[in-house]
Amino acid sequence: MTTDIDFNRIPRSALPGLLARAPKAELHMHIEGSLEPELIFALAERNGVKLPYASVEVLRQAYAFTDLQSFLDIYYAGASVLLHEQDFYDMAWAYFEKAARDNVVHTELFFDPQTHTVRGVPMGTVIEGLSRACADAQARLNVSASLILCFLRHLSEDDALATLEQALPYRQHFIGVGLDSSELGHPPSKFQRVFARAAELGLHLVAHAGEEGPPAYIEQALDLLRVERIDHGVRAVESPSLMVKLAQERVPLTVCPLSNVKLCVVRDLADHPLPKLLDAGLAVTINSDDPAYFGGYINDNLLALFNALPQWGPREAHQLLRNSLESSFAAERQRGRWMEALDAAFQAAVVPGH
Ligand SMILES: Nc1ncnc2[nH]cnc12
Ligand SMILES: [Zn+2]
Repeated sequence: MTTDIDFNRIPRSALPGLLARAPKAELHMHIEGSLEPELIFALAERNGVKLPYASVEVLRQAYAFTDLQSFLDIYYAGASVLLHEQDFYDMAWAYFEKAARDNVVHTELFFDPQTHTVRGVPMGTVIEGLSRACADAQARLNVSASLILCFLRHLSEDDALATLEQALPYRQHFIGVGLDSSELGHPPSKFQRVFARAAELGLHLVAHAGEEGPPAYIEQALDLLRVERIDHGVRAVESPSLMVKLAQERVPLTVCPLSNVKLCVVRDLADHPLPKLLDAGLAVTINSDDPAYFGGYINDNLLALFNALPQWGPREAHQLLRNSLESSFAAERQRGRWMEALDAAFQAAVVPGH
C-alpha cells in the first residue's frame, strides 16, 4: 500500500498537521527524563525531599548542558524525588497523557532501577508503579506501552548482574534490557556477561552507543552484546563500513535530534547527520530521549527537524514514522495494523490536483 501513496501530491504545508496526527512509536524515552520541573517540585514537597534549587524557574535555568555528563548530573538529582510506587505511577502517567496527544500508539520506555535502588527504593516499588501506569495507558488512552530495564554503564557489571537478578520476580513486567548513562570510558565490552544472561532469559536487547562514543562502540554493541537496536548511533556516520553493515542488516537507530543539540553532539539540527543516515538506507527513527530536559516531546522533535531540513518532505516523514512502527518489539500483526493506519493518514493528505 505504501508504494501507492503519491507523496508528490502532498503539499509541504500539510506536514506539521500530518506529522502531529499520524500514528507513531516512540522507542527511546527515559521515563525519568520526562519529569518536568513542576512535577519534581510537587513530588519533593509530597515526600519532604530538599532540592538544591530555590524554584521551578531556577531549576529550569540549570538546564544548560555542555555534554552528556553535565546533563546526567542534573537528571539523577531530579530523580531523587521518586520514593513511592505512586510517584513512579504519576511520572509515567504524565508522560502517557502527552504521548496520547502526540498520537504515539506504542512506546517502549527505558527506566534506570539502579538510580532508585541505590537510595533504598525497592525494585518492586519502581517496577510496579511503572507497570501499573503502562496497563492504564492501554486501558484508558489506547497507548500500548512496555518497559526496558537499563543498566547504568558507569557502574560495574557485577552491579548490573545483581540488578537483573533483583528484577527477576517482576520479569513479566519488562520486555528487554538496555545500557545507558556515561558512555565514554564505559564500552559495551564491559557488559558482555549481563547481556548474555538477559538473552538467556528471552529479553530483548538494546544499548546506547555512538552518542558521544566512537563507531567502535556501535560495533561492540552489535558483535559482543548482540543488541537488536542501537540507541542514538549517530557517530556511525564516521565509519563507511559500519554504515554499510547497519543498512544491510536494517539495524534500527533510535535517534534523538533535540537531545543531540542540547548535549552538543551536533551543532544544530541543520547540521544533523540524519539525512546522511536515511539516504544510506539505515532504519532511523525519531525519539525524544529526555523530553523534559531537552525542550520537547516526540512531535516537537519531528516538527523542529522538518523545519530545519527543507530537503525533507512527506516521503521522508512517512519513512521515519514507518521505521518507528516496524522497529518496535510489538507483535507483528499489531505493527501491521499501525502501519496501515499510517498509510491511511498520508493517503488522506494527498491533494489530487497538487
Ligand atoms: N541521552 C542519554 N545518554 C545516555 N544515558 C542517558 N540517560 C538518560 N538520557 C541519556
Ligand atoms: Zn537515551
